[in-house]
Amino acid sequence: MTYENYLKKVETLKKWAHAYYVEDNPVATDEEYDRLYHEVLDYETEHPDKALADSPTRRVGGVVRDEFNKAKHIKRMWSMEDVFTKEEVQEWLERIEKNVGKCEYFCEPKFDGASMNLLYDDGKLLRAITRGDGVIGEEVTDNVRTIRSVPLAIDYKGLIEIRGEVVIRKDDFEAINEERLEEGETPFANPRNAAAGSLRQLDSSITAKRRLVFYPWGLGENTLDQTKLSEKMAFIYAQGFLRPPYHRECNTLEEIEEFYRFLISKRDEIPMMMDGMVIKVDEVEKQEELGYTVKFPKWMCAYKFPAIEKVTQIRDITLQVGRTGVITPVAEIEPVNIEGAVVSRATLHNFDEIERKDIRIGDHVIIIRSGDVIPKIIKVLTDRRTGKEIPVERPTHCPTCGSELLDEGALIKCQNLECPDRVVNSIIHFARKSCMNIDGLGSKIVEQLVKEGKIHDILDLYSLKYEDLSDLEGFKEKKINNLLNAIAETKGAPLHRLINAMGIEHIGEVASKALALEFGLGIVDATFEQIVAIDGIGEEMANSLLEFMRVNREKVLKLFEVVQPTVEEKVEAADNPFKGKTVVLTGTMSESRGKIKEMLEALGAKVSGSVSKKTDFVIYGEEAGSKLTKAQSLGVVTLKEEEMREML
Ligand SMILES: NC(=O)c1ccc[n+]([C@@H]2O[C@H](COP(=O)([O-])OP(=O)(O)OC[C@H]3O[C@@H](n4cnc5c(N)ncnc54)[C@H](O)[C@@H]3O)[C@@H](O)[C@H]2O)c1
Ligand SMILES: [Zn+2]
Repeated sequence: MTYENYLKKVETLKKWAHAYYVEDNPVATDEEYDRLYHEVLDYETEHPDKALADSPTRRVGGVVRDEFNKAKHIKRMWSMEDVFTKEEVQEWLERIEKNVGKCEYFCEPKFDGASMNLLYDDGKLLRAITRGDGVIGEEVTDNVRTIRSVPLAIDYKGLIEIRGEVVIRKDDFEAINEERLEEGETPFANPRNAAAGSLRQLDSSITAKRRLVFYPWGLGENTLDQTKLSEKMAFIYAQGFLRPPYHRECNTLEEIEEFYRFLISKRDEIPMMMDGMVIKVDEVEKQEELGYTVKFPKWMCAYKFPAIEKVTQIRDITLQVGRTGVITPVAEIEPVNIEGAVVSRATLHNFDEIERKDIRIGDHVIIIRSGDVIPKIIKVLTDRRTGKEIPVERPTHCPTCGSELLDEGALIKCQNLECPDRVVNSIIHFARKSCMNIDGLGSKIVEQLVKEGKIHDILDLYSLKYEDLSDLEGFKEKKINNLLNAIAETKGAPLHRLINAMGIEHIGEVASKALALEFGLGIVDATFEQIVAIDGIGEEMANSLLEFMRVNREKVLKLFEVVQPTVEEKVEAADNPFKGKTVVLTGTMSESRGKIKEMLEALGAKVSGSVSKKTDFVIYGEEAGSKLTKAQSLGVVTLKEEEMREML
């Protein structure tokens, strides 16, 4: 790298750091920042004489904004060295142990939030200060007072600086962004920026609404006499602070690596955003011996997780027609590898979203993919535009059948019932496991059957014969017989499955059950008043059902005739504590959850898959995860499986 190149890179790094630390509005991904940072650092290591004194590698975080009062930390706050691979951890450990001998390491999650210093004296919270440049930060005491997990008073009476991370839960972050979009504000790029932005509010009632959470991870000024950091932290938790969900004492590289893998496996489940694991030398004396660089302590490091956010470019925006006719725009992106999976498309939900976010073809965007969640575009990097980007227009005609589209604002629909995409997708839905469960009728085969003109709608499945299939490519005797048998086996299926399988907009599994019980085969003639009278069914669902029956009445009656669904009897459950209650099951139980679900439904309970404020009980078994944590944070009653059984 030339010196000019180095200077340029430092400039970019500074620009990115300013956007991130000061504006809470990053214009690059962490991965890009880290890469550039290490390039700059490598140059500086090779040419120490040429390194700029104000290079981002030599200073902590951001600057202090003028809107806030400045306040000095008693003890300095630091940044942290980062390592990315097991080899780098090994080198780090070797460096440590060469200096101070064998160590114990205290490992815990690295939550991605805003760094905070809380000063207590005589048992009272005096001041809360952001990290700022490490020496001076912004005083945000009024805002921090609104955080419920920050005790305003503690038992310990000495002067003490308690440091930790102010974070925002991932689901709260999503909710805030929804609201911001509705109000025409720019959404936060990630939970870290949302937490930092929420702390830097001049009006603390805004901070109060954001439901921030504080997790302590260390100390500044203090006179505690425990000799290990882990013991000091145990003392801090006992003062009424939150304890992070996991931490572990490790002695070897292997133990560190194992805990690292474990935390990665919990990444989706833990409600807070984690971007790595922190490794700290546990003995305070050894920490002091190791000391500090200009920027970070030599006794701790962040073992970063693989990035889940990447920068990519939108090549095109294509349209998909779903089974209900709704047109979904899809971003076709330059393929990127995220946690081992190649991502080349991201759904854009609808055109309002494209317009709100001003997404254009050719744009650079930040995309996130975490666990099984569908990849999502979280930010358009408008400062990388060249002027060649092309805005997307709302479609007026169906890309598949060419018929005119109905534009309802958020939703744009193809109304042609015979539109090939609608037909294919509704048959795929019909065959799904949770619907009629037709083995061997996957999306490829449905497409083939429709394309070859073998079927035109769901009913046609039931008149398929051996001869119809024998001339198709890839269909041998066994495959044909298996498929025909699987179709035949759906006859006599419970009515609620058949209703669910018809794919009526807004009517899912739970509603289908309620409708089947209430109306039986009379569902075709149900009236608006009768439908909305059912608990849990609203006007939107009722209208959707009525519209579906208006258009498809004859087909539905024929389907009933062919399938002969089993109509469940409506039996009133005897009185019991779960009757009429909404229940969520989680964790490993003594029997399969399906069995327990059936039992509870027979008792008149509604068993739902996700926890909300409306949930009455969360019943949990072994190794319960995020649903249990969520219930606890929402104040929903939680019961062990045994407790539930005792109540019966
Ligand atoms: N996207 C961008 O444009 C951009 C710009 C600047 C910085 N960044 C990102 O910020 C990071 C560098 O920032 P930094 O120097 O503030 O370091 P850092 O945020 O990676 O690490 C230091 C901070 O970690 C926090 N932390 C969380 N859990 C902790 C624990 N258990 N123990 C101790 N500390 C804990 C503390 O607040 C501490 O201040 C990089 O990862 C970089 O990717 C991104
Ligand atoms: Zn169409």
